[in-house]
Amino acid sequence: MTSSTPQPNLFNGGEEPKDSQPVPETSSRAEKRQPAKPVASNPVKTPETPTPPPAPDSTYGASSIEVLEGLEPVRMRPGMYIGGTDEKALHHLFAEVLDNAMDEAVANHAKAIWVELDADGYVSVRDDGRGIPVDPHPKYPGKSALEVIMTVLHSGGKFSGKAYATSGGLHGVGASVVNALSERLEVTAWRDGFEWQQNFARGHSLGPIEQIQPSKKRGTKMRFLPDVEIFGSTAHFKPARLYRMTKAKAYLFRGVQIFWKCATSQITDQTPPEDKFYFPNGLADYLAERIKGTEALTDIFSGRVERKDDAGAVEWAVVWSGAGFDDHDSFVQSYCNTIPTPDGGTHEAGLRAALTRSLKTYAEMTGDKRGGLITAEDVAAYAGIVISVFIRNPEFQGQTKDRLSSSDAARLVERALADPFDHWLTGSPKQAEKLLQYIIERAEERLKKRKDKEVQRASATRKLRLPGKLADCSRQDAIGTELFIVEGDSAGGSAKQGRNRNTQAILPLRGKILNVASATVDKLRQNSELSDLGLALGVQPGAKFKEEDLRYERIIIMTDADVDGAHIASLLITFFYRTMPAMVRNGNLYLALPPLYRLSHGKEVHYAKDDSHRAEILAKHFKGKKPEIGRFKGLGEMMPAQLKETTMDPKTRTLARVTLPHEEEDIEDLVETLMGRKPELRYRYIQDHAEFAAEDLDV
Ligand SMILES: Nc1ncnc2c1ncn2[C@@H]1O[C@H](COP(=O)(O)OP(=O)(O)OP(=O)(O)O)[C@@H](O)[C@H]1O
Ligand SMILES: [Mg+2]
Ligand SMILES: [Mg+2]
Repeated sequence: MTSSTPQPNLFNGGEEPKDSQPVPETSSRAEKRQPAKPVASNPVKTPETPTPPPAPDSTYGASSIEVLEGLEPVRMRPGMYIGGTDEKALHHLFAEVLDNAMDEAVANHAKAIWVELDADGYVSVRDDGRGIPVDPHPKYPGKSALEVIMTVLHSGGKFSGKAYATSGGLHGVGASVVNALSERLEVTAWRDGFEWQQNFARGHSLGPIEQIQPSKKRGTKMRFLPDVEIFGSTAHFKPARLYRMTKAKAYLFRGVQIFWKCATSQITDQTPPEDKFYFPNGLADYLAERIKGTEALTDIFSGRVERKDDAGAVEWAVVWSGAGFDDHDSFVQSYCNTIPTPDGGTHEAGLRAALTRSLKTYAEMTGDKRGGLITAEDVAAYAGIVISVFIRNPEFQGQTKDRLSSSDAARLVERALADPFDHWLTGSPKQAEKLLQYIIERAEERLKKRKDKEVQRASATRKLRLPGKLADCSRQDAIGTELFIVEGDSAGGSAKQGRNRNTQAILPLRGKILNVASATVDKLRQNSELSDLGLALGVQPGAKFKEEDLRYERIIIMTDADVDGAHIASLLITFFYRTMPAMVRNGNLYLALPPLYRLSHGKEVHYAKDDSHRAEILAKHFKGKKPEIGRFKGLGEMMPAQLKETTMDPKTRTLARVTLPHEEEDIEDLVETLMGRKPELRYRYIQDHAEFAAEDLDV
């Protein structure tokens, strides 16, 4: 079962693209439009000859601006009127003619329509309506209204709403477009006591309208053969497709009977040669047939409401299925004035709003508080919906009438459905309860899914987002960059000021981090300082650690040169060893070696990292002098410039690379030593190794 929505709209008369093949444009037409020009003066360009700037084209002037006359634009650009020249477009010609007959039926002037596909490929549509007017048109002397309708774009009787109240026809182009794109088209009108006839070829009349014979009949018949120059020589009407389109129309207007007839020589499949479509229950009939064989959760909720005051009507049929419809969870088919609207619109929105409101009210009434969760999406997500509206002056989006945008359609539908649906629910409480519970469950599922997604998204962005306290370096590339993990916020502040912004990042750690040697993995994760650390490094701990994820080339632990600082450093080393030993083994981890003493005399300044170093400096640089000796209590005490010079600047600092003992068994010992009870021991260990490791340092 896949999710709902766009599916081939079976009801719009076989508009599925699957059986439509592109029809090649005939060569004769293409050649006529663009005669091959002699090319002698225009030699073939070679790569060596640079293209000269185009010469001003003296032939492009007012005379190049064409105004297409009559129906010429239709033949020139059929795509604008019928959406292309493929099989779908070809069948659209039939839809236009059938729409006109339907409009006559919906206006209550026609009771029956006859559709026929003949052996010679002509299709005809006849209705018993008023008949196309044949009297001379006041604006076009010498031409009948019929001829104007067939040969002039934007001519029609559906603009004012006087002759037709709620028609699918809107633009006054349909019949003339069909005429323009037909090799031959014959119109017969029965009215005013006579049968009238006029014939056309490619949009041009083959003679004036003729009065054929007296007749008591009423109505119109159009018989036509699509033009091979437009659609290609292999294009032809498909009986099955015409059959589907015809039947679909019959469901949409219960007052009409449609008779289908097809020459047996045209039929290559199961399409019946003769049939009669009449559906007194309209859309309910359609939906019943559509869901035959599928397991429905409810009965069909259907109805029809006609507006008395204003012309307009709404008809609908809705059913819910927990098992889905074929391979869809839901479907919606909507129509306005019998025109399919595959892209939906205001009528669909109005229906969903009405159903949702009633269901919520019902939930309230029965004391189910979870009704508040229901949205229109939940209601429609497992429903099969057919809705058809008839309104005056419908507004469609675009030329193709694929989406209804009239806002009054939403109100009309919502109002029309409210009471009937309330009654339907209260009329059979058992069914209503079943439906309500089903939809509430879907709503809860939807909420849970959304929550899961949010959690996923949150953790995904957390991975990308760096901890707030991190002052990152600006260089994107890891190469040449360093992350200083600094003890305490105040030292962090000095480090931020003393750093090289481009390559050095600072992450202050507050307080003592967890004693990781004994911590469980869960506890490690919970420690926010440590998880910040992982985020800053860009790597994941454990098996997911990847060297290439490391965001910095060097990770430098910078703690106070005292016992506490040594403890924190040892905790961090242990943490890195436990969670990402590869980083330690690869030599990415360093210790900064901040000085303990500052020795100065006049302008001469030296820094000593411990007592023996101090003695060394005294002997070497201050012989016979009495220098001022200051002892740093912590990194935070240093001026940013001092911190930079002594500890951070690659030109003047000393770093100790953290290395692992060569024997892997010793590692546990190392950790034990680092974490041992006596702080002095740990401190010495680090100092010793710092001494040792300081040899392969950068300078
Ligand atoms: N079967 C018919 N019976 C009576 N009048 C018709 C019939 N077919 C067409 N007409 C008249 O011809 C006019 C022009 O039809 P056409 O299909 O060109 O335009 P339309 O239906 O008004 O609008 P659209 O271009 O949207 O189809 C119609 O408005 C109607 O007055
Ligand atoms: Mg029309
Ligand atoms: Mg017209």
